[in-house]
Amino acid sequence: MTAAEQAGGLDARIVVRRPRFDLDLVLTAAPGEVVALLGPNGAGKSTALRALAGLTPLAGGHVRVDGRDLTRLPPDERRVGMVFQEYLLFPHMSALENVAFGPRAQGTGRREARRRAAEWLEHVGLAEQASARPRALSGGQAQRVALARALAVRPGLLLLDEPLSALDAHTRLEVRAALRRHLAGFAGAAVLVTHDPLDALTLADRLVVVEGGRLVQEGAPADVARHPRTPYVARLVGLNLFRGRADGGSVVIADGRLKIDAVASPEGDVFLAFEPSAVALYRSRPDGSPRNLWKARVAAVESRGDRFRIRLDGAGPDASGGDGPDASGGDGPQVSADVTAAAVAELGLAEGSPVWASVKATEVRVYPA
Ligand SMILES: Nc1ncnc2c1ncn2[C@@H]1O[C@H](COP(=O)(O)OP(=O)(O)OP(=O)(O)O)[C@@H](O)[C@H]1O
Repeated sequence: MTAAEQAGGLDARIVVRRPRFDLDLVLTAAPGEVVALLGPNGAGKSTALRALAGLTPLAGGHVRVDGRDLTRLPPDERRVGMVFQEYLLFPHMSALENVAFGPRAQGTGRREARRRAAEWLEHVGLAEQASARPRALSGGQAQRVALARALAVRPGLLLLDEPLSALDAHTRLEVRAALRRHLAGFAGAAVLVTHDPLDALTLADRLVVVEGGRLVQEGAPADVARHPRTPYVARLVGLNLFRGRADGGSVVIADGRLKIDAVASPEGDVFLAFEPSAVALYRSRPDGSPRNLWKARVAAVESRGDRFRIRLDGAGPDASGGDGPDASGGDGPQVSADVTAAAVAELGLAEGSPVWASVKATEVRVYPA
C-alpha cells in the first residue's frame, strides 16, 4: 500500500531546513503499526518527531493522520500523543491530574476526564499512585504516567522520543514490557525514536533508519538485522558488513580483497554480511587451510558478557606468504570476531597480536547492493 492510498494511520513527508542540516523524510505508519526511527546522533530523528508534533515548522511536505491534514495545525490541535523527555509531568499536579489534563484541554468535562484518567492509571498499573505528585514517583512510574497521559487523549498518532533512555537497566526491562503491551493494544499509528537496537527490535513492527536527514534503509526488524545496508546498521546489529562484486560464485570485497565462496549468490554489486561468531582465529596457520584465510592483527579486545569481541585490523606488513584469499596483499579486511575467554587465553590475544583468521563460507550472507 502506498502512502497516498493509505486512508488511516500516518502519512507524512517531513522537510526541515536548517543552515547546516537538511531533513527530507517520507514516513508512513498504518493504524496499529509501531515504526522505530533509528539513526546516529544528529541524523534528524528528534527533528522528525518534533515536526510531526507541530513543534518544528515544516519547510515542505505534509502530515496527515487518519486522512486529517495536520500540516498547518498548532501542536495542541493535532491530537497527537507525545512521550518526550522535555515534556516532563507537571510537578504541581497529581498523577491523576496529569493524565486528566489532556482530555480536559480537549474540552472533556472534569468528572469524565478524571474518570478516564483513573482508568488509564489502572491500565498502567498505577491506580494506587493516583494522588501522588511526580517527585514521589520512581523513574519507571513517572514514565508510565507519561504514557498514560499521552494515550488518554485517544491520539491517532503516538510519538515516543527515547522513552526508556532515562531509566536504569532494571526499570528499563519493566517499562519496556509495559510499553510493549500498551503499544500492542494501541489502535493508532506510533513512531518511536530510539538509540537502543533492543528497543527497536522488540517494540517496533518496522524500522526506518535515518542518516544525514535521509532514509537509508527500512523494513521488518528481522530483515534489517539480517541484511544491513550501511555500516551504521551493521554496527547496530553487530554484523560484519562489506560491499563487493560477486562473480562466478565468489565475492571480491573492495576493502581487503577477501574472497568468499558464495554458492547461489547474486551476481554484480552485493553486500556480504556475517556474524562475529562465524570468524575463527588461530595462532598459527591451521592445517588443511580453509579457503577464506588471512593474516590479521588484533586491534582491540572487548569483554561482552561471557564472550570477547576481537577487533581485527588488516594484516601487518608480514602478511605475505599466505596462499589464502589474497593474504599476499597484506591488507586483510577489518572484521570483528567473537571468541570465548578460553580462546583469548589459549591464543594469547592482546592488542597487537598477530593471528590467522578465517570465515566459514556457509555462514556468509550475500544479497544485492
Ligand atoms: N533547535 C535546533 N536548532 C538548530 N539546529 C538544531 C536544533 N535541533 C537540532 N538541530 C540540528 O539538527 C540536526 C538533527 O538533529 P536531531 O536532534 O534531530 O538529530 P537526532 O537524530 O535526534 O540526534 P540524537 O540522536 O543525537 O538525538 C543536528 O545537526 C542538530 O545539531
